Amino acid sequence: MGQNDGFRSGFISIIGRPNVGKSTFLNRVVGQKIAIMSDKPQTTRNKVQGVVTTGDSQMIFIDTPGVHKPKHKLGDFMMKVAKNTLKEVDAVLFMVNADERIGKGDRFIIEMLAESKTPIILVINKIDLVHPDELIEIIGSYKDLLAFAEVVPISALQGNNVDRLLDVVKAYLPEGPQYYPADQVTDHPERFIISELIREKALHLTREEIPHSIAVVIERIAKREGEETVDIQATIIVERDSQKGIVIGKRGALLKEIGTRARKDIEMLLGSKVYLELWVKVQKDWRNRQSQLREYGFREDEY
Ligand SMILES: Nc1nc2c(ncn2[C@@H]2O[C@H](COP(=O)(O)OP(=O)(O)OP(=O)(O)O)[C@@H](O)[C@H]2O)c(=O)[nH]1
Repeated sequence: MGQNDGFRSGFISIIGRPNVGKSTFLNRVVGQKIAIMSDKPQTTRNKVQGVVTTGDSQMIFIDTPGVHKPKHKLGDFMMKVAKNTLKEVDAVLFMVNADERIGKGDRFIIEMLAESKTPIILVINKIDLVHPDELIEIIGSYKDLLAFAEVVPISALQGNNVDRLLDVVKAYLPEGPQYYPADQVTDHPERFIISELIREKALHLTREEIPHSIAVVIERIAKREGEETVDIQATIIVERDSQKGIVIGKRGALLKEIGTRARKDIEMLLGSKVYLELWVKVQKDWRNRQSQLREYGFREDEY
């Protein structure tokens, strides 16, 4: 996960009333690799909704719990969570619908945003539904309520000005590391469990001939567009050529069996069809190379 000087990264909160187009926007910027598992419990405090990685930046879009439900029973607590989130992110996208008048929900959010020091970018979505003259009026009416750092009109559905919005967001991010691999579009707490399931099958089927010198790297998890199938690619790392032979087995029979068994368990875990591709790679002495541990999915916070 190398990066050059000048790489920018950070967290961005997207806030807006229901139906303003938050999901449409995220799906567009994240590409066809739509975030999976988004309704399952997450290990992170704030749900990562999408990660956009470009050549020189990484934008991590997160949910802000609390702001959508002002009348929630846990109102005060949720407000506190929301306010803390706003403090911690690098920028906030406040998304509104160009085709609707400023409503109670918007005012509630604006009041909360007014107390925040984080740059607030007003995103006026659905501009395809209004005349350009109207748009100027709409922008004015929001500007009267809050001093936004930027105002960017877009059509998330048609894609107009979405690239410009990403450029604007990028400008507000600090220099920082690439937190997620470039192909990872959503935080996936199941990633670790999936690798353990594959490892378990490999160890079991090789009758523990290669007990400790094996690791499993999940290269890619992606949900197929418009389908329930999840594609997973993983590499089994062994230390010696002889071990590679054992894991693969005669004409690949053992690797195939590992894949079949692991797939069944992963399908249960994810509740969807899984297409699992497995590779085997020799990496001598990988266990001794501390610097590579992170790449292999060993994260301090998991142990
Ligand atoms: N015309 C038009 N419709 C849009 C645009 N963006 C989103 N929509 C539509 O608005 C509706 C709501 O969009 P969503 O993306 O589901 O909105 P959301 O903010 O994620 O909604 P919640 O999940 O309820 O918070 C959908 O029917 C979208 O197709 C846009 O730019 N133009």
